[in-house]
Amino acid sequence: MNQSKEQRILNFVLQNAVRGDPCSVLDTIDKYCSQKEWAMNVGDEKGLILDKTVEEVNPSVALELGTYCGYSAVRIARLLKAGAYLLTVEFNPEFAAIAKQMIEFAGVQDKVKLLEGPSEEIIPQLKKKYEVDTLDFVFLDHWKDRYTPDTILLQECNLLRKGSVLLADNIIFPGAPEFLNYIRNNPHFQCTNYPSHLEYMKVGDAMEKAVFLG
Ligand SMILES: O=C(NCCCOCn1ccc2cnccc21)c1cc(-c2ccc(F)cc2)cc(O)c1O
Ligand SMILES: [Mg+2]
Repeated sequence: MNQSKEQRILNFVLQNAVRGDPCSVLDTIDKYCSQKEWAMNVGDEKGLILDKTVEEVNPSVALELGTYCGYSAVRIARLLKAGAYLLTVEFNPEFAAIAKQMIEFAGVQDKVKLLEGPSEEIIPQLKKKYEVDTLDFVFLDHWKDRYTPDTILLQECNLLRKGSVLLADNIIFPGAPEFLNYIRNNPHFQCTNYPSHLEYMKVGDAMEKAVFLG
């Protein structure tokens, strides 16, 4: 049975990156996806915005919605301090299986917990089942029409605290207009826009940072 694109990306990493070296895994994925097959990783350009935000927040507990092949999970986990961890949610079992191998090859598996299922089911389980108190950082990179309902759900589940930082990918392309309207007109969030480009393309995109004010 012929391989999926995601399997081809993983194989290219397994054959060309350095095991246990997260940066080499990221560079290898970026090389493959810019030269051979486009894929929806956050990529190197928006990845720098993600890096700067994670370094600024220095989260103890981080949540990612939308694991895909594990690129941004590796990107985030490599920056986490000792004892800090990332919960990453993926609902597609094939993608989750690829991401698990990618995260392990990069050597960041001790900092990453991969949760399989829809965000609307998993978010309400974070406190009791996954022993989360509050989230310091949330990376939104899943279905763009879930950004708003899941941001509301995070608040309803008391998972945000004063200063919790949300960072949303794809504000321009594919776009999350309803989320932008919600978050920019919400007095409980302080927003910042970071113009960039769609991963591996010359198409405009942006990320939006939203700090929860409590
Ligand atoms: O669609 C995108 N991402 C989302 C994947 C599904 O996520 C589903 N999903 C993952 C966890 C999860 C948990 N609960 C529910 C759904 C959940 C996405 C798409 C593009 C893109 C850009 C140009 C194009 F021509 C075509 C596509 C770029 C991106 O950077 C993206 O992030
Ligand atoms: Mg994205």
